[in-house]
Amino acid sequence: GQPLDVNFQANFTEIAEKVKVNSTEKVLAAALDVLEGFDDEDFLQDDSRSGYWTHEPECIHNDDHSEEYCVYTDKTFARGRGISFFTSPTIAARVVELSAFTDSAVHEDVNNFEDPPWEIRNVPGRGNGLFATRTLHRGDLILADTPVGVFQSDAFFLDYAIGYRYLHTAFDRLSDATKDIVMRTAAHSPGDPYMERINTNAFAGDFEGAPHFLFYPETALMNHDCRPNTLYHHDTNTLVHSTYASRTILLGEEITITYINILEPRSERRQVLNRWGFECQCSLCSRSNAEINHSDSRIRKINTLQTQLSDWTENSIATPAMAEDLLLLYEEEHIHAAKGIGHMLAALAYNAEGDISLAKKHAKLALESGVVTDGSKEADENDLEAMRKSPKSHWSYLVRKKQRQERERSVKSGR
Ligand SMILES: C[S@@+](CC[C@H](N)C(=O)[O-])C[C@H]1O[C@@H](n2cnc3c(N)ncnc32)[C@H](O)[C@@H]1O
Repeated sequence: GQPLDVNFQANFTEIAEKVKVNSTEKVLAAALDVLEGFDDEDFLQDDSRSGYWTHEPECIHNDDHSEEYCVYTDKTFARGRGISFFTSPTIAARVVELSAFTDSAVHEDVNNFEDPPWEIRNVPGRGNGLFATRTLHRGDLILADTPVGVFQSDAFFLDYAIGYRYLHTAFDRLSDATKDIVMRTAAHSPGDPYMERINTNAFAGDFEGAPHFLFYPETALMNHDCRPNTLYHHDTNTLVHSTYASRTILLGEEITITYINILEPRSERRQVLNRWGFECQCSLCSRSNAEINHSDSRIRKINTLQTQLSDWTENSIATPAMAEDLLLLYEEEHIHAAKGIGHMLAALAYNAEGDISLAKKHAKLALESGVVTDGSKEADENDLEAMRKSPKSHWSYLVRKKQRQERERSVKSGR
């Protein structure tokens, strides 16, 4: 059949906001009221779906059965770490086809924290964070973990009280060791301990187009920085989230990731981060206003250049010089993670003018830098590899040069 369509947004997104809005203490109190009226018989045990899972799925549906969600647990997942889903039966049936569930070898080297290159330390005003215990270089693996909980966001909105109950079922089924690492993460507001931990720590991802929260308990230990020193990749087949150094990280330095799109001016970044209940005091946001103005203006230029260089319509005005400017701006702004994307855009821009030697050079640099941070990594890498090997047979070859000549001809001929 069709491959499972899994899309990972690689940051904490607006879904968290949606839940946050709904998960005030008021809602929690109402939820607990409703729960008191429930007996265990009200919750369905569905034997017919047990198939793959180590526990009987526990299911809930709406009145006309158009929506149904169940808790599916595999206590043996990822060498005993375990995982619980709260999702629809159709999605659960597709999920077990992923290599995460069919090939235990894919998790051999993950969730291994025996000698990590970091330690947990408390930072005043930010809670815990990870700090390098040795010098790290670009590309070094910092941590790779699997999610312990994956929850379809719609499931919570079917009935809030029941959503809470199922969330607890999902976590309670996991081992004590796994529960301990969940409870080690931060909850930034009072309220339900599990719900608030999802709010504070979960990433957003799609399975079959449906938004889900993914809870990665070690990834969750990293604080946010608008100029992070890491980049990450989410493998949609193994469900492994891997974080790598994006530059040299010195011993004792805090290891940070970004929770947001960092190519926004400070005011917007802070607004988005307020959803996690903190005012960003990261290395960038805490600079002087003059410096912030410079940074904001560079960010605007970066966005413009990225848009122009990604324009492959016949009216594109992109040039290789723009790509060179973009690479410089990434450096000036310390956006290390984007280096690969910059070289990829440069490779394409040169090839589109027929400059194959610079196209090859940048394709090689892009491949060396690591290109993207989401599930399409392989596709981009294959495309770049193809260009490096044979630029003239790549789709981008001479495209923009020909378009420009065509435009000039029509101007001359008065068309
Ligand atoms: C995913 S957790 C990160 C780890 C957390 N500090 C802990 O103690 O486990 C997210 C929470 O950490 C804090 N945090 C993360 N980055 C921060 C920053 N740049 N400035 C202030 N607080 C931050 C906020 O309280 C946020 O809700």
